[in-house]
Amino acid sequence: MTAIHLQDLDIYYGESRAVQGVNLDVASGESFALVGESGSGKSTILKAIMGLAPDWTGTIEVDGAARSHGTDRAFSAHCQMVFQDPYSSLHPRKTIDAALAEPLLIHGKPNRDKRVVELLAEVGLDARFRFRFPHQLSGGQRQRVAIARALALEPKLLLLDEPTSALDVSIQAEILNLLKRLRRERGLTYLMVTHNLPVVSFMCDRLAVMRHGKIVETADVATLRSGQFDSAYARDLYRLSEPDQTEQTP
Ligand SMILES: Nc1ncnc2c1ncn2[C@@H]1O[C@H](COP(=O)(O)OP(=O)(O)OP(=O)(O)O)[C@@H](O)[C@H]1O
Repeated sequence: MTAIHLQDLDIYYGESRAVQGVNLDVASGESFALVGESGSGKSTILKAIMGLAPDWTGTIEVDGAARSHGTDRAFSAHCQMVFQDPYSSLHPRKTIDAALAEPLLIHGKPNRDKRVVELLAEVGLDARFRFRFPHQLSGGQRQRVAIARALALEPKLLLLDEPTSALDVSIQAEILNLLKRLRRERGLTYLMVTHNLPVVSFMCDRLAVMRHGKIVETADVATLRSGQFDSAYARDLYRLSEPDQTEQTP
């Protein structure tokens, strides 16, 4: 089954077209990456799916249902977005308890106290974090809370916008392992934006390479690992991601 179907998708910010003619299918249960240079339209695609970039034409379907141009409550129970910087998704003056209980409250879910403690446990945080504020947590712990909040309504689909790039390298692997485990345990579908090709190799089944608002190539992870892309642009991205290319010579 297809989880995300994008066809002839154009997305606009005012007069400017940030995404042009995108066609993409992500299978249910798949982990799919959008990669490419800064400003190529990757985050804009996630935002349009969520209803946060409402000026688009073409088709966006999620699990066979056409998306509206705005946010809606039923959809947010089914699909959630995790952002690069957990500060942007956690209110600084609300406790972790309030942050996790809020979606449960809005959607009228019962047993909220129990559920908040369960959600913390699912992301590897014990109950003592419950009444802390975001600034009393480390970056990695905050991102765990943001992931717990995204999971509160038991969505089937997570849109991950550079979920580890704001974190220390040592913490990134912990969060990636957490996301990998959650996908396995819950049968989630991931659509992930990242600059980091090793992250794609670790986390994803397939990827699309974007440039100037268009998809230049779609490939599987075996192609990524071998670097045998069809397009020169994707081969350049691969070459630049190799460690010996990124190390500066003194
Ligand atoms: N709210 C906005 N208003 C106007 N233009 C925007 C807005 N958000 C993004 N853009 C523009 O749309 C284009 C695509 O941006 P987008 O954030 O989707 O790129 P990206 O590939 O995710 O980049 P990055 O990897 O740097 O996050 C860019 O030219 C950007 O300047």
